[in-house]
Amino acid sequence: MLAERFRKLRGLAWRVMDGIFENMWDYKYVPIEIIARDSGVEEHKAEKVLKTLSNEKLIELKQTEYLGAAFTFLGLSLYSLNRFVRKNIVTMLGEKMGEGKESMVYNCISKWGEAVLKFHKVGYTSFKRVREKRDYGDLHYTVLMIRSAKNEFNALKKLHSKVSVPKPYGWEGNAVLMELIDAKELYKVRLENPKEVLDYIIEEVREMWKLGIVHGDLSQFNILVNPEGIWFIDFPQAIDLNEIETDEELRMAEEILRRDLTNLISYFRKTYRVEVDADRIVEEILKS
Ligand SMILES: Nc1ncnc2c1ncn2[C@@H]1O[C@H](COP(=O)(O)OP(=O)(O)OP(=O)(O)O)[C@@H](O)[C@H]1O
Ligand SMILES: [Mg+2]
Ligand SMILES: [Mg+2]
Repeated sequence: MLAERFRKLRGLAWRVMDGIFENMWDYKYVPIEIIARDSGVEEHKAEKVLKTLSNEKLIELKQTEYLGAAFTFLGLSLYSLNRFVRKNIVTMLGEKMGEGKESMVYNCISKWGEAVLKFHKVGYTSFKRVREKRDYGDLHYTVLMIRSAKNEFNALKKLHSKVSVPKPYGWEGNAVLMELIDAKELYKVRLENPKEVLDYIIEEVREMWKLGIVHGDLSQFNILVNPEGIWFIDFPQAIDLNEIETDEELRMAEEILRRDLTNLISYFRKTYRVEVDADRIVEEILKS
């Protein structure tokens, strides 16, 4: 579906979308005048293109004192894909691997071979962002999707040489390109060595903490397993301890670490009757 929609779009449409992309941090709905100026497309032509894109649900038009445009999730995803394509980083889009509330995940062919393209649908806000008050209210929701993608990409970059996560290849708009892991979610497999796996997971979480990252949504759904190993995925909500400025923020990060570990340990208890003292482990990690 995405590939088909992608093929229909022409140069003029991409240029007009460039005009929206470049200005979406400054305007919730980017005025046509600005889109025309920055894309080098005459205003009446830009307006025609925008109307077509709006009919195709790729952008949202809004008439206030001026006519303005913003992306939809679909429009931003196609646009982000195009940024990868025109840099020759992604050469072919493959099958949809999944779509949920938070993301749409595709298989693709990239410069590095087969890979995964994850389009972010949801916006998370980091501590730092909460501090930047300007953010709230006057940003379009698609800007927050871009931030989620950036946050995931940054977390993967910080972790990938030391922790078992997919290698991050690139970030464009709301899309993150990463290594394809041929493995199943933890909840779908029956482990033969659950205690060993849990111990390994705990050591990896400790390593993440040392590298300054708290996953924030750790569960049997966000861990991939195959006979060769274990991988952690899904980092848009990850917390970067380097962005923390106050004691209260640090306490919140610690609570999130505690929640992550408690969730996972209770999954292993219920599924495999593996008993581990979650509180003790959290305290140990906090000290390391
Ligand atoms: N690098 C990868 N390699 C292989 N499969 C992946 C990879 N990244 C994501 N997936 C697959 O896509 C699914 C969704 O990815 P992810 O957990 O990152 O997104 P999500 O935001 O949780 O989406 P959802 O809306 O389903 O919660 C994963 O459960 C997994 O099956
Ligand atoms: Mg997930
Ligand atoms: Mg998720």
